[in-house]
Amino acid sequence: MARIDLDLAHSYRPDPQQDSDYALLPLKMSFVDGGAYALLGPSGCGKTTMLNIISGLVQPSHGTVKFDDRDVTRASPQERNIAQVFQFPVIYDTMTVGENLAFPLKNRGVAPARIKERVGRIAEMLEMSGQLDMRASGLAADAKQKISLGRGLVREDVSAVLFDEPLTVIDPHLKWQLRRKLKQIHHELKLTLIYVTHDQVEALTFADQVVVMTRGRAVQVGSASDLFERPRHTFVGHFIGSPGMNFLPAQWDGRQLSVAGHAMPGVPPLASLSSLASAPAGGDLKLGVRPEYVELATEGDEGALPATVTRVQDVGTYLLLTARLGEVLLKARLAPGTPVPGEGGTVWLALVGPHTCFYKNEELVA
Ligand SMILES: Nc1ncnc2c1ncn2[C@@H]1O[C@H](COP(=O)(O)OP(=O)(O)OP(=O)(O)O)[C@@H](O)[C@H]1O
Repeated sequence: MARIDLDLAHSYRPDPQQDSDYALLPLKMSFVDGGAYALLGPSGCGKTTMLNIISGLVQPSHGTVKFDDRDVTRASPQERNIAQVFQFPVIYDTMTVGENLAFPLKNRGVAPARIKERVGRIAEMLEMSGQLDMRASGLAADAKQKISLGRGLVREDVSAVLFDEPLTVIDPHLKWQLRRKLKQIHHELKLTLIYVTHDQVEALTFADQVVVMTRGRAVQVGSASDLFERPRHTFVGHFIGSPGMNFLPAQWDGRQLSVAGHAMPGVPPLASLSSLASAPAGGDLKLGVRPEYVELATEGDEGALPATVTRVQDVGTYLLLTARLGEVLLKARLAPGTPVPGEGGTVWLALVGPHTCFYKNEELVA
């Protein structure tokens, strides 16, 4: 296994001129030895490009890739000693499940006794012990993809195992099980795993560190809790969470905060607000608050803002309130059974508290 350092940019065009010509904008990033990472972002943001640059299938147009301080920028996937699992099964139909799992080890001349032991262990982890002697051709697509996962994980000496949306062909229930299984396997095998997905649940279940990407930029690398509590970019606030973070226009003049045009003289001097005074020039900001942290208040409470209820949905485990404040539709996740006015009624909302974030030019400032 290896520590992986990227210091690069990539354009598929020969002569990139502007940001939009790059699939990956200049970035510096490290993947520590033995870590479980997810590359998360919408379609086209550059996840697969980053994965293929790590594996050596794509060479970056600018900069370097290092494995344990060794420059591997021009090295092939074989030279980098990478295992890769793709969206669709890559297995040999004519072989049995066991032979398929053993193949990467046989190829590297591993001793038969060791192969047997390792294949047995991987099959057990993936709950395929009973299928080892079955021919792969007769299996369903998701069983075949489990073999692909096993083949990716079977070698102990790889620098890293890379997964590109590996659960796409798996049915939803098994997907749920495999996500947890992969996390458990990571703890047991201690391999460096890098996993591409556009599904936040998949990323947050599997990875210790999630790299959130948008338009060729890695905007934040963090744990599930970092991404939830302190999104460093408005994109992360919006993309992570269900529903995502609420954003409202805010102004800060160094002494007083106003939110969506409402002055908030009574808002107590929270730590985040005092640090805001030192933010570059204050001025036009965005206030970000997660639906989980929007609280119901009563008229006259300090900092309470009036909003018009547009929808109340009982989602079972919580009540989802949608209310209009100026131009903005706000979402609040409330405890089941919370009394709220019906559509068209007025609710008073407290938006500023210890979990509130402030953004300037989309970047977190306080
Ligand atoms: N071989 C290629 N040649 C030219 N442009 C490419 C190539 N591969 C990807 N791109 C472009 O690079 C950008 C990033 O694509 P990439 O496949 O890395 O994104 P992604 O986040 O993995 O998306 P998806 O989930 O849809 O695969 C996109 O604009 C895409 O059109």
